Amino acid sequence: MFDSGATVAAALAAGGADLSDAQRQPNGVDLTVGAIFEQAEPGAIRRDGKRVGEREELAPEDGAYRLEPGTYVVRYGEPVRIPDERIGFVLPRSTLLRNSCTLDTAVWDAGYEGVGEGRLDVGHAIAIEPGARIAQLVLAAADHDGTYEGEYQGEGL
Ligand SMILES: O=c1ccn([C@H]2C[C@H](O)[C@@H](COP(=O)(O)OP(=O)(O)OP(=O)(O)O)O2)c(=O)[nH]1
Repeated sequence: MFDSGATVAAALAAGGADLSDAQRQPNGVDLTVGAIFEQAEPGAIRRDGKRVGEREELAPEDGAYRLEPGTYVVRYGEPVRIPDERIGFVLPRSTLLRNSCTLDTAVWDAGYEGVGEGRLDVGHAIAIEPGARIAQLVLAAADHDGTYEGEYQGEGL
Protein backbone atom coordinates (compact mmCIF):
# COMPACT_ATOMS: atom_id res chain seq x y z
CA MET A 1 0.00 0.00 0.00
CA PHE A 2 1.35 3.40 -0.96
CA ASP A 3 0.96 6.51 1.17
CA SER A 4 -1.08 9.48 -0.02
CA GLY A 5 0.66 12.62 -1.20
CA ALA A 6 -0.33 14.37 2.01
CA THR A 7 1.34 11.64 4.10
CA VAL A 8 4.52 11.83 2.03
CA ALA A 9 4.49 15.63 2.37
CA ALA A 10 4.13 15.32 6.15
CA ALA A 11 7.11 12.95 6.30
CA LEU A 12 9.26 15.36 4.31
CA ALA A 13 8.11 18.37 6.32
CA ALA A 14 9.09 16.49 9.50
CA GLY A 15 12.56 16.14 7.99
CA GLY A 16 12.82 19.87 7.34
CA ALA A 17 11.64 20.16 3.73
CA ASP A 18 9.94 23.42 2.81
CA LEU A 19 7.39 22.33 0.19
CA SER A 20 5.45 24.51 -2.23
CA ASP A 21 1.85 23.71 -3.07
CA ALA A 22 2.94 22.64 -6.57
CA GLN A 23 5.15 19.92 -5.07
CA ARG A 24 2.21 18.28 -3.30
CA GLN A 25 0.86 15.64 -5.67
CA PRO A 26 -2.00 13.17 -5.17
CA ASN A 27 0.31 10.18 -4.69
CA GLY A 28 3.58 11.73 -3.59
CA VAL A 29 5.75 14.82 -3.48
CA ASP A 30 7.70 16.32 -6.35
CA LEU A 31 11.41 16.86 -5.78
CA THR A 32 13.23 19.77 -7.39
CA VAL A 33 16.66 20.28 -8.90
CA GLY A 34 19.17 21.46 -6.32
CA ALA A 35 22.31 21.06 -8.43
CA ILE A 36 23.53 19.22 -11.51
CA PHE A 37 26.99 17.68 -11.86
CA GLU A 38 29.10 16.08 -14.55
CA GLN A 39 31.36 13.27 -13.38
CA ALA A 40 35.02 14.08 -13.96
CA GLU A 41 36.86 10.91 -12.98
CA PRO A 42 36.14 7.24 -12.38
CA GLY A 43 34.48 6.08 -9.20
CA ALA A 44 34.93 2.61 -7.76
CA ILE A 45 32.75 -0.16 -6.42
CA ARG A 46 34.86 -2.67 -4.49
CA ARG A 47 33.92 -5.82 -2.64
CA ASP A 48 34.59 -4.03 0.64
CA GLY A 49 33.79 -0.42 -0.14
CA LYS A 50 32.99 2.24 -2.68
CA ARG A 51 34.04 5.67 -3.83
CA VAL A 52 32.13 8.34 -5.72
CA GLY A 53 34.36 9.95 -8.35
CA GLU A 54 34.97 13.69 -8.40
CA ARG A 55 32.42 15.70 -10.30
CA GLU A 56 32.05 19.25 -11.51
CA GLU A 57 28.97 21.27 -10.63
CA LEU A 58 27.36 22.89 -13.65
CA ALA A 59 26.40 26.56 -13.66
CA PRO A 60 23.05 27.70 -15.04
CA GLU A 61 23.21 29.96 -18.11
CA ASP A 62 20.56 32.65 -18.38
CA GLY A 63 18.62 31.02 -15.57
CA ALA A 64 18.67 27.40 -16.72
CA TYR A 65 20.97 24.41 -17.01
CA ARG A 66 21.37 23.92 -20.75
CA LEU A 67 22.14 20.25 -21.04
CA GLU A 68 23.41 18.47 -24.12
CA PRO A 69 22.75 14.72 -24.48
CA GLY A 70 24.76 12.75 -21.95
CA THR A 71 24.80 11.47 -18.40
CA TYR A 72 24.64 13.80 -15.42
CA VAL A 73 24.14 13.51 -11.67
CA VAL A 74 21.33 15.54 -10.13
CA ARG A 75 21.18 16.50 -6.48
CA TYR A 76 17.62 17.06 -5.39
CA GLY A 77 16.56 20.29 -3.71
CA GLU A 78 14.83 18.84 -0.64
CA PRO A 79 15.97 16.90 2.39
CA VAL A 80 14.25 13.52 2.36
CA ARG A 81 13.43 11.43 5.40
CA ILE A 82 12.12 7.90 4.91
CA PRO A 83 10.01 6.94 7.94
CA ASP A 84 10.15 3.57 9.66
CA GLU A 85 7.95 0.93 8.04
CA ARG A 86 8.31 2.61 4.67
CA ILE A 87 10.37 2.28 1.48
CA GLY A 88 10.82 5.19 -0.92
CA PHE A 89 10.90 5.26 -4.70
CA VAL A 90 11.70 8.29 -6.84
CA LEU A 91 10.31 8.38 -10.35
CA PRO A 92 10.96 10.90 -13.12
CA ARG A 93 8.36 13.49 -14.00
CA SER A 94 6.68 12.34 -17.18
CA THR A 95 7.62 15.65 -18.84
CA LEU A 96 11.24 14.52 -18.63
CA LEU A 97 10.32 11.31 -20.45
CA ARG A 98 8.27 13.21 -23.01
CA ASN A 99 11.43 15.21 -23.72
CA SER A 100 13.61 12.13 -24.27
CA CYS A 101 15.22 12.37 -20.82
CA THR A 102 14.92 10.33 -17.65
CA LEU A 103 16.16 9.72 -14.11
CA ASP A 104 17.65 6.46 -12.89
CA THR A 105 17.06 5.93 -9.20
CA ALA A 106 17.57 3.28 -6.53
CA VAL A 107 15.84 2.19 -3.31
CA TRP A 108 15.37 4.82 -0.56
CA ASP A 109 15.77 2.90 2.70
CA ALA A 110 13.75 3.23 5.87
CA GLY A 111 15.62 5.57 8.22
CA TYR A 112 17.56 7.41 5.48
CA GLU A 113 17.81 11.16 5.95
CA GLY A 114 19.56 13.43 3.53
CA VAL A 115 19.57 15.30 0.26
CA GLY A 116 19.78 12.48 -2.24
CA GLU A 117 21.08 12.21 -5.77
CA GLY A 118 20.16 10.38 -8.95
CA ARG A 119 21.39 9.85 -12.49
CA LEU A 120 19.95 12.30 -15.01
CA ASP A 121 20.03 10.83 -18.49
CA VAL A 122 19.60 13.43 -21.23
CA GLY A 123 18.64 11.88 -24.57
CA HIS A 124 17.89 15.18 -26.29
CA ALA A 125 19.09 18.66 -25.38
CA ILE A 126 16.94 20.21 -22.64
CA ALA A 127 16.86 23.36 -20.49
CA ILE A 128 16.10 22.79 -16.80
CA GLU A 129 15.77 25.64 -14.34
CA PRO A 130 17.33 25.34 -10.88
CA GLY A 131 14.50 24.65 -8.45
CA ALA A 132 12.23 23.18 -11.14
CA ARG A 133 10.31 20.01 -10.25
CA ILE A 134 11.99 17.02 -11.85
CA ALA A 135 10.92 13.88 -9.95
CA GLN A 136 8.33 12.46 -7.62
CA LEU A 137 8.93 10.62 -4.34
CA VAL A 138 6.41 7.97 -3.33
CA LEU A 139 6.41 5.95 -0.10
CA ALA A 140 5.12 2.42 0.31
CA ALA A 141 4.55 0.40 3.46
CA ALA A 142 7.39 -2.10 3.91
CA ASP A 143 8.81 -4.50 6.45
CA HIS A 144 12.51 -3.92 7.04
CA ASP A 145 15.43 -5.24 9.05
CA GLY A 146 17.02 -2.30 10.84
CA THR A 147 17.27 1.13 9.26
CA TYR A 148 19.74 2.82 6.91
CA GLU A 149 23.11 3.48 8.55
CA GLY A 150 25.34 3.80 5.48
CA GLU A 151 27.78 6.56 4.64
CA TYR A 152 25.19 8.61 2.78
CA GLN A 153 23.21 9.05 5.99
CA GLY A 154 22.82 12.78 6.67
CA GLU A 155 24.31 13.82 3.30
CA GLY A 156 23.65 17.40 2.37
CA LEU A 157 21.93 18.31 5.64
O1 LIG B 1 18.24 7.02 -6.28
C1 LIG B 1 18.54 7.09 -5.09
C2 LIG B 1 18.26 6.07 -4.20
C3 LIG B 1 18.63 6.18 -2.88
N1 LIG B 1 19.26 7.32 -2.44
C4 LIG B 1 19.64 7.47 -1.03
C5 LIG B 1 18.64 6.81 -0.10
C6 LIG B 1 19.25 5.49 0.23
O2 LIG B 1 18.80 5.02 1.48
C7 LIG B 1 20.73 5.83 0.22
C8 LIG B 1 21.63 4.68 -0.02
O3 LIG B 1 21.21 4.04 -1.18
P1 LIG B 1 21.75 2.58 -1.50
O4 LIG B 1 21.61 1.68 -0.32
O5 LIG B 1 21.20 2.14 -2.79
O6 LIG B 1 23.30 2.95 -1.73
P2 LIG B 1 24.58 2.05 -1.67
O7 LIG B 1 25.42 2.42 -2.81
O8 LIG B 1 24.21 0.60 -1.51
O9 LIG B 1 25.25 2.62 -0.36
P3 LIG B 1 25.32 1.96 1.11
O10 LIG B 1 26.49 1.01 1.01
O11 LIG B 1 25.53 3.11 2.02
O12 LIG B 1 23.99 1.25 1.34
O13 LIG B 1 20.88 6.79 -0.83
C9 LIG B 1 19.53 8.34 -3.31
O14 LIG B 1 20.07 9.37 -2.95
N2 LIG B 1 19.18 8.20 -4.62
